[in-house]
Amino acid sequence: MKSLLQAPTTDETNEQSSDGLLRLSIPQIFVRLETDKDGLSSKEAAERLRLYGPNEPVVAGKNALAIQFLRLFLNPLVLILLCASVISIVLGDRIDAIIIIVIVLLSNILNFTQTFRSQRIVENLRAEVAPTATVLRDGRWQEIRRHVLVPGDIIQLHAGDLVPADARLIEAKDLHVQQAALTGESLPVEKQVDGDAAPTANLVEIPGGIFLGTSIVSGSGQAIIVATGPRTTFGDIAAHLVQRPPETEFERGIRRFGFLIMQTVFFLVIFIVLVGFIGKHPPFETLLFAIALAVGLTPEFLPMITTVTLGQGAMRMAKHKVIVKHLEAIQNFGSIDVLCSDKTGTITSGQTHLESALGLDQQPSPQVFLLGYLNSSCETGFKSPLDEAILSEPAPDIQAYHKLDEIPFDFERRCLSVVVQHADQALLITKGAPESVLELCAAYELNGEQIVLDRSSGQECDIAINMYRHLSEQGYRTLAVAYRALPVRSQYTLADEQQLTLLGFLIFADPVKDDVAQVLLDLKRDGVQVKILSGDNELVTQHVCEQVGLESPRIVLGQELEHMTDPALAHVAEEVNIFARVSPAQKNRIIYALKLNKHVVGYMGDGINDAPSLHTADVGISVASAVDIARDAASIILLEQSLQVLHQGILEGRKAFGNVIKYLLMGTSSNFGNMFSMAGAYVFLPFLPMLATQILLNNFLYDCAQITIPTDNVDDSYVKKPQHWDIGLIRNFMIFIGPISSIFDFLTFFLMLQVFHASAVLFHTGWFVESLATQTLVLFVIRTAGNPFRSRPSIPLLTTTILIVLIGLVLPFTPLAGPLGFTPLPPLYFFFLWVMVAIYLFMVQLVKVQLMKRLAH
Ligand SMILES: Nc1ncnc2c1ncn2[C@@H]1O[C@H](COP(=O)(O)OP(=O)(O)OP(=O)(O)O)[C@@H](O)[C@H]1O
Ligand SMILES: [Mg+2]
Repeated sequence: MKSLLQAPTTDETNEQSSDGLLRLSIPQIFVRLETDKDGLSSKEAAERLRLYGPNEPVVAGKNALAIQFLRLFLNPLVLILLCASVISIVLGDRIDAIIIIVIVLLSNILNFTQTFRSQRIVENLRAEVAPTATVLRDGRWQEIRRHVLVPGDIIQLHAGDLVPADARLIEAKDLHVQQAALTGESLPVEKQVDGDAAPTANLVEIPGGIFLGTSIVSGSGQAIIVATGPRTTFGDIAAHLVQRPPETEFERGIRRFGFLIMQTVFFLVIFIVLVGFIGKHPPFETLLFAIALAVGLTPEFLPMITTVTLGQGAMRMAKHKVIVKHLEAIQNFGSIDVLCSDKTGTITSGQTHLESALGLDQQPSPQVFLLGYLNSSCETGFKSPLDEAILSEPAPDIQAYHKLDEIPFDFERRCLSVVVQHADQALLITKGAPESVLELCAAYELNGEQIVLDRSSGQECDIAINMYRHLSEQGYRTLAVAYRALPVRSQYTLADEQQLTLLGFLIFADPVKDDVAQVLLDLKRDGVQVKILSGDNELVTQHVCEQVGLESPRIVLGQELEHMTDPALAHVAEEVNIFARVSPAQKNRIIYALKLNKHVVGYMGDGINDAPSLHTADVGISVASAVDIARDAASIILLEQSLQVLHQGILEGRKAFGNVIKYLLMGTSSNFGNMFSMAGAYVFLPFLPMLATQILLNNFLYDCAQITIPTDNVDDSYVKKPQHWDIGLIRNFMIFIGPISSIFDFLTFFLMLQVFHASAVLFHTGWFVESLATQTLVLFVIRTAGNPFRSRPSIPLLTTTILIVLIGLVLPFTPLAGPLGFTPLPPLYFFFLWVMVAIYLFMVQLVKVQLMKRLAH
C-alpha cells in the first residue's frame, strides 16, 4: 500500500465507482494517518479541496447565475411575447418588436439584479453564523469553516457538535451519536474506535463510522474524514435535512394568490381572443393585445419584491444583531404571537457562578467542592454553564485522582457520574438535579458520619430536601453531589449509579438580566405572549419569573405532562406560562400543542436539549454561542443573547411583512382594475383601447414605481400586532377597490370620445397617462390603513412614484412619442386628469377605511 503523503490524483489512488463518483477508500486514509500525526498541511488541504471540491451536499454549478437569469425568460407569457416580436420583425414591423424586446429585457434585468443582490446579502449574513469544525492542520487545532474540510482531515468532536462529513473514529470517549435522521433509530448509539475492522470495510458496517447529518449527544472523540460533500454516505438525506423548512403560511398564501391570478389571466386571454374573433379584429393584433394584458395582470415582480423586501428586512435586523438564516423565516418572525424560551441565558444572564459548596450541616464543605470539581473536570460531554462555573473556581489538588470512566449527562436522568481512582479504590461521583440524585441515594453524610436511609419504609432524606427547597426558593440553582465506593474496573455502567451517599450541594447564582422585565412588558404590549419552558426546578423558575414580572396562574411540571393527553395539554399550554422540570421531548410537545391551537410559535434556546423544539417551532431562535445542533436547527440567530434584540427583530419582521402585502394589494386593486377596464373597452371600441406595446410599457413603468416598496415606512399601528396572512383582505381589495379604478377609466374613455372627439392615437395617449397616474399614485392611499396625510412614505418610494408619473406625463411630448404611438395632449385634458385623480384617490380612501373597519371587527 502506498502512502498518501501526496495529494491523491484521480488516476492513481481513487477508484471511479459505478455511480461515476470519486471515492477515496479507507485503507489509503489509514496509511496516511499512520505516517503523519500533524494532520494535513494547509498546502495539501488546498490541493485536496481543489480535487474533491467543497464539503457541501450539492455543489452549485458554475453557470448557476446564467441559468437563474435565463429562467426568467421561461415564463410562457414572456416566451409568447418574444415569439410575437420575431413574427413582427418578419412582418416588417420592426419598431414594435424592438420596443417589446427592450421592455422584456429591461424588466428581467431589473428583476434579476434586485433578486441577486438580496440573495447575496442573505448568503453573507448566513456565512457569519455558519458552523465550523475543529480541525488538526499544520500540527495545530483550528476552527475552520466546514465547507473547506477535505478527506484526510483530522477533526475533534464534542457533545453538541454536528458531524461535518463522513469520518472514521480514531479516538472516542463515551461518544454517543444521534443518527435518527439517517437510520430512524431515535436513541443515541455509542460509537467506538475499531482499529481492527477490516481496512476495506464499508463505513456503514463498522462501529467507528460517523456520518454527515448526525450529531454528537455526549462524549467526545477524534476522527479522520473519509468522504466529504456529495460523496458522503447519506449526503442526499443530509442535504434534504439542511434544506429549508416546509412551506410557511405566507408562502402558501402567495402561491395560491399566484394561482388565482393565473386563472384570471387564462380566462381573460380566451375572452379577448373570442371578442376579437367575433368582432373581426385583425388576429395578430388581438393576440398581442391579449398577451400584453396578461403580462400586465401578472405580478411578475412579486417574487423579486418579496425577496428584496425580506432581504432589506434581514439587513435591518442584522443592524440589531439578529441574523436571519432563511429569508422565509422573517414573515413568520413577524407573526409570532407566542414566544417560548428556556430560562438560562435568556431571562437570566447565563453567567452562572458558584456561590458555595455546602455540606448537609449547611456549612461550606471543601469535600463537596472537591467531588464537584472532579466530576466537572473529568466529564467529556457538553460543558454546561454549571460546569463552567465550577471549573472557573481555583482548582483543588486533584493529582491523586485519575479518571476511570464516566456515565454521561442526559436530560431525562438530569445527572452525570464520573468514576475516579484514588489509591487502590474507585470512587463514583454523581452530580445532578437534587430530585434525581436523591432518588439514587441510600445514605447521607452528616458531620463526617454516614446515616443510612431506610428506603423500604419510604424514609426520605428530609434534611436534604428542606435544604435544597429553601435554597431554590431564594432563586439559587442547586446541584446535589453524591458518591459511592466501588472496586476498580475498566468500565462502569448506569447500573452502578445507585446506592449512593449524599454529601452536599453546590449552590449557584444566575442573576436575572437587567432589561428583561421591560422587554417582557413591551412584548406583551405588541401582542407576543412569553412562556418559559425550563428544565430547572419549579422553585427556582418561579423565583426568576417573579423577579421579571412574568405571571402564570400556576406552574406545570414535567411529571404532570407525562400523564396528560394531547387535548388536555393544548388547553393547559394555552393558559399556563411557566413550565418547570420539562424534558426536551416535553418542551417539544408543548410547542406542538401551541401550534395546534393556531399560534405562530417562536422558540428560543441554546442547548442540546433545545434542538427538537427549535425544529418544531414556526421560528427557531438561537444565539451565536449556542451549541452547533441548536444553531443549526434555528432559523434566526441572535448575536447577543438579549430579549431586547429579539423584540426589535420581531418588529422588523412585521415591517417586511407589511411591505410585501402592500405590493399585493396594489396588484390586486389598481392594476387589476386597469387591466379589466381595458378588456371591457375592447368590446365597445372599434380600435384597440391601447396598443400592446403601450400596455407593456405602462406595466413596466408601474412596476418600476414599486421597486422601492421594500424601503417604505410601515405604520406604527401595523407593527404593534402580530401579522398574519389575510386572504380576505386581498380579496376584498380586489372586489371593492379594483372597480373604482374602472369607473375612472371609463370616465376617461367617455371624455376622450365625447369631449375631445379623440382619434385612436389621442385616445391611447389619454388613457395611457390617466391609467399610469391613477394606478401609481394610489399607492399613497393603499400603503397605510389610516389617513395618507398622516403616514409618511419613504423618500425613495416618494421619488420613484412621482418620477414615474412625470415620465408618463412628459412622454407624449418627446421624440419617443412617435414610435410609441403617442401624440401631445390638449391642455384641457390635464385639468380633467387632476380632478379625476383627486376624486379617485379620495374614493379609494373612503372605501379602504370602510374595509379596514369591517376587518377590525
Ligand atoms: N453539567 C451538569 N451536571 C449535572 N447536572 C446538570 C448539569 N447540567 C444540567 N444539570 C441538571 O439538569 C437540569 C436541566 O438542565 P438545564 O438547566 O440545562 O435545562 P434547561 O431546560 O436548558 O433549563 P434552563 O431553562 O435553565 O436553561 C438542571 O436544572 C440541573 O439540575
Ligand atoms: Mg438551557
